[in-house]
Amino acid sequence: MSRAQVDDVLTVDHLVRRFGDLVAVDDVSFRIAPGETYGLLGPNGAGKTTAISMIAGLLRADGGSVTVAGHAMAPDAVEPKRHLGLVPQDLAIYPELTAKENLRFFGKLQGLRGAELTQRVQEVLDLIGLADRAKDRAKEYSGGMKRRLNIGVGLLHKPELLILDEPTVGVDPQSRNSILESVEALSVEGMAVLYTTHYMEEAERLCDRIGIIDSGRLAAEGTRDELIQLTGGTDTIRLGGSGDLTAAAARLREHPGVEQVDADRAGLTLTVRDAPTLVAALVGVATDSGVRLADVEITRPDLESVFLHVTGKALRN
Ligand SMILES: Nc1ncnc2c1ncn2[C@@H]1O[C@H](COP(=O)(O)OP(=O)(O)OP(=O)(O)O)[C@@H](O)[C@H]1O
Repeated sequence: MSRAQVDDVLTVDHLVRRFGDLVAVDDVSFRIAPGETYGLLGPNGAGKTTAISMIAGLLRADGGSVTVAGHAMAPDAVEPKRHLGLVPQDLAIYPELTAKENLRFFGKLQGLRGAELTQRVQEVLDLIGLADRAKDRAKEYSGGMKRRLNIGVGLLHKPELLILDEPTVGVDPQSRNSILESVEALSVEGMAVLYTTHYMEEAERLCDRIGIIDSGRLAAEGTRDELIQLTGGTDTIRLGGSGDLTAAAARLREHPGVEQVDADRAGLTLTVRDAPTLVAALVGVATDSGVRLADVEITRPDLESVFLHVTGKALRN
């Protein structure tokens, strides 16, 4: 065991949920350490919302267990829920109220009063970047600002773990970026975050570790680099062109770092270690061998390639 279990903010152990014959969450286990941002990356219907509904104690599990800050989670449990905040996919804010009024209202519901409430509302406004718009009504906000306010509501009671369910779905690119910046600010604050998404770019940018989920199962887990290694960690260089491609292929195969060279009518496809370091030399070998190059393209594995590798399916479908 690589990490001390007692320190984990969240422990998910062999979690199962069925809907009739469908196993929506199928034996899922993972842990989140304090301050860590963990991403659950998977397509629509993979089981992300079902999993976090059980983690947050909104849905009963058919098997397995969830422990939040050392407390066993269940729908009727109170203590573990004090330690987590859940930001649902759908907005849960009052459009007629300002950001400040929304936060004060939800803060009171959570038992905050007086100076403590005022201070926490201000801290949250700063954290979600809405301090200068705090007195405008939520209905006047952009999509991204509404989402950030939605996140703020989940932060009021200073949870050790914040769960965000696909917070950027349906927002424009600029709003998306402002939401991602708010999430980045949370980890700077030392909060642990569980982030579900079907966008690999978001998982890459935000998450210390990523769990790849498909059809209810956690197919792989690790840091981005660890996951990339699962694909073999090789890059592809495409040298498009004409000339004596067979002779060039033979010489390129001898070059250090080159694992495979395939020639076709329109050029060469090379499987290599560390393409950015090798590409200039390989272009040199190809041209020296008489190849007239038309284009050069490097492809490096990303989480999309990892998803394909571990599930046999494309992430974007
Ligand atoms: N209450 C329910 N009754 C029956 N089936 C359900 C229920 N909730 C979810 N499912 C099914 O469980 C599977 C997982 O759904 P879930 O919403 O957890 O996926 P997801 O990864 O969150 O995807 P999305 O991003 O679309 O919400 C899907 O096949 C879904 O149809």
